[in-house]
Amino acid sequence: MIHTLTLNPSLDYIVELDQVRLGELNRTKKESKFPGGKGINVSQVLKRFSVNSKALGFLGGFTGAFIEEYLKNLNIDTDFVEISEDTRINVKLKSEKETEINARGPQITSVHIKKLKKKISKLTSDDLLVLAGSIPSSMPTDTYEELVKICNENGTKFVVDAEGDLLRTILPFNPFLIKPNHHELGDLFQTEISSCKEAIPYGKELVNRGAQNVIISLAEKGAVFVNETQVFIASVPKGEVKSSVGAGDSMVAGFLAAFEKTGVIEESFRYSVAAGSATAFSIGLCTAEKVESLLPHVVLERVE
Ligand SMILES: Nc1ncnc2c1ncn2[C@@H]1O[C@H](COP(=O)(O)OP(=O)(O)OP(=O)(O)O)[C@@H](O)[C@H]1O
Ligand SMILES: O=P(O)(O)OC[C@@]1(O)O[C@H](CO)[C@@H](O)[C@@H]1O
Repeated sequence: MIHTLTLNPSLDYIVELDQVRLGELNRTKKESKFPGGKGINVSQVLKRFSVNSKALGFLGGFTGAFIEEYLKNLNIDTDFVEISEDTRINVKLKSEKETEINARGPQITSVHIKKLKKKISKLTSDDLLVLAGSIPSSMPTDTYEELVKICNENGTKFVVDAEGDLLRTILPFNPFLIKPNHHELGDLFQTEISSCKEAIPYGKELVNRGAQNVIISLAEKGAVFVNETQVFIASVPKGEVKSSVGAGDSMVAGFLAAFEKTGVIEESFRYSVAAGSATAFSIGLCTAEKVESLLPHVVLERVE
């Protein structure tokens, strides 16, 4: 079974307003609240593709209760470790531009971490774990590394969608899939990447360092897929971006859902891109119908 791990979940508070005026009183046009955090988004999108998963991580306080209740109503299994502080609130301002304010996250103790490790230790070679998003600032920076070591010991496949050292350090443990965006990829190699073609050699280097499959997203500029034997470039559909929050997570979910059903990389990459764009063209996450409608507009070019 697929399990998703969100060490730093969030209540995403999406605020729509015409203009943000710093230093003044701003009034909103519309607000929405969603359960967030990258792993939790992956679980939600998987559900929309009729793929079940279990959401793990840390939840606490009134924000944690909101998230747990929301997921239960969507029939998504959960097995969170309860913490005493509130789960964070991330503010997403949607006006002429998108601005995000992501909180640091609550205090996580060694007892909480021990409880989580016990849950991860129970996964087997029939399971796949998606580790996604930042870690609360109170947690040791090698937490992802520690967790993927447990996965390797038990033959559990794992996927990582995270930035910087969190991503770099897990590569030798052979993740099934990683999905950096072009900024994250550029940061890893201390360079700037501005086109799909430029991203390919860096994608290959990530495969050399241990990743089995790599998807690099470049927002409206397209996406790249690289593994040992295949390289694809995808165009992305054209449309009005309503909120790109969760677009990257939808790509991970789209890939996993299609791969679980077909086992075909090309098909799974196409679903991944369609799911990313379907979420970018929505407030909230994509629906399966929207993804299906965009599929014909994702054109793949096989480069190798
Ligand atoms: N302007 C756009 N037009 C069409 N599709 C888009 C656009 N922006 C994002 N997308 C879709 O969303 C996917 C992910 O976008 P992006 O490269 O910004 O990833 P990300 O930074 O991980 O996303 P997130 O906003 O979730 O952090 C893209 O591959 C594409 O499918
Ligand atoms: O602070 P992190 O963990 O890097 O990202 C958290 C977050 O921005 O990612 C999701 C979108 O991908 C949102 O639901 C959430 O607010």
